[in-house]
Amino acid sequence: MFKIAVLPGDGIGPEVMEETLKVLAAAQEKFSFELACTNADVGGIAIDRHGQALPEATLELCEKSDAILFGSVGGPKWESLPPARQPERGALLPLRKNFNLFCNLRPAKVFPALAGASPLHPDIVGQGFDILCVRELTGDIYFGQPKGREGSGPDERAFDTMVYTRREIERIARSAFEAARLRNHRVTSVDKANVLTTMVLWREVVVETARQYPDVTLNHIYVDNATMQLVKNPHQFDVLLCGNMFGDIISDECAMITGSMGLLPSASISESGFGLYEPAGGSAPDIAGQGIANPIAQILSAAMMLRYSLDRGDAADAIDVAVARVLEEGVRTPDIAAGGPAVSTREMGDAVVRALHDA
Ligand SMILES: NC(=O)C1=CN([C@@H]2O[C@H](COP(=O)(O)OP(=O)(O)OC[C@H]3O[C@@H](n4cnc5c(N)ncnc54)[C@H](O)[C@@H]3O)[C@@H](O)[C@H]2O)C=CC1
Ligand SMILES: CC(C)CC(=O)C(=O)O
Ligand SMILES: [Mg+2]
Repeated sequence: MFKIAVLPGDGIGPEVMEETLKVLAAAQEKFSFELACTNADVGGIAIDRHGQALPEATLELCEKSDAILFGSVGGPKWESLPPARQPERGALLPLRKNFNLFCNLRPAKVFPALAGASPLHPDIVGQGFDILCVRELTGDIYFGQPKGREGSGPDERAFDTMVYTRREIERIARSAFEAARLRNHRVTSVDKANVLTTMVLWREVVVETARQYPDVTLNHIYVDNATMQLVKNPHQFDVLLCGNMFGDIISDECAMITGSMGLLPSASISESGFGLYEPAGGSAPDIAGQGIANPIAQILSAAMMLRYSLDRGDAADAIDVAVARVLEEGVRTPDIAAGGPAVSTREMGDAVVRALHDA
């Protein structure tokens, strides 16, 4: 029996999580394993109910669990709080740091059935789009100290610190090279070494680490060029190795190239293999509460959890296949329907459950 901490969070989080738990229940029945799922509050809802974004009880539950299934946090309601108390900085970043979840895997692939939903030219999509973003998740400018604001009037200043240690770069580079060995043996490291000292070290360490992976081809690209090449010639990329901020930005671009923010899952993993699994997108306040969010990113994140933390690759594969089948059948939430007929979040969840049963 595996213990799962389920943290739906805010906005569309609870809506897509409900569908994901249905899919997990179907997977347990089909593959005869047991998950003990326990819900806990995180993010804005936790601020409202308990006065803090990451209550002690939620952290304790996560510590006692085999994996964390996370929805998303944040929204306009909490934006006026002091930054450190807001859902993102008060819950999500501390969770990532506390569990040392340094390696964020974001696999972005255009499903054949959704080629038409990609904003890329059909000729480019036709060459295939299948990229793994390996994003460092516990360092960089999001965590570097000092951060702050000081002064007032026109001289008021605000600052963040971009910092990486050799150790941090080496371990994420290793993750990227190892991942590339299971794919097409190509890593492109994304940096800004022409301007940022942090990124000069990044490139040096990536080059040094690459010597231990002679079977993997390493290229380097500046982040501005990378965003452009992703649109122009994405076929050149296999594994994209990125720091925290560049990976955050690039992975949203990758998600949209696959057709929607609601399609991109993610796994955030520590050196010990403990993981938090969440969609790459956020709480989508613009569509929250309408029952139209796409649950696929959350469902595929649960499949990643089964694969990476629970050693249930069989069930994970079956969920991946069920999602692909549902898309082949033409089931579409509004974000991928291109104005055509669309189903609700719940109907998409039901369709995946049905496809899983039938497989
Ligand atoms: N991991 C997390 O909890 C994250 C939280 N956030 C927070 O979420 C809030 C909203 O952030 P935004 O910048 O608007 O980014 P967002 O990712 O929530 O939304 C961007 C766009 O993608 C769409 N979208 C996202 N997920 C979707 C889904 N499953 N189905 C259909 N459409 C989907 C939204 O409707 C919106 O148009 C903010 O408070 C932000 O800080 C943002 C990113 C990650
Ligand atoms: C709080 C943010 C760093 C969350 C986010 O945008 C992400 O992880 O992709
Ligand atoms: Mg992001």
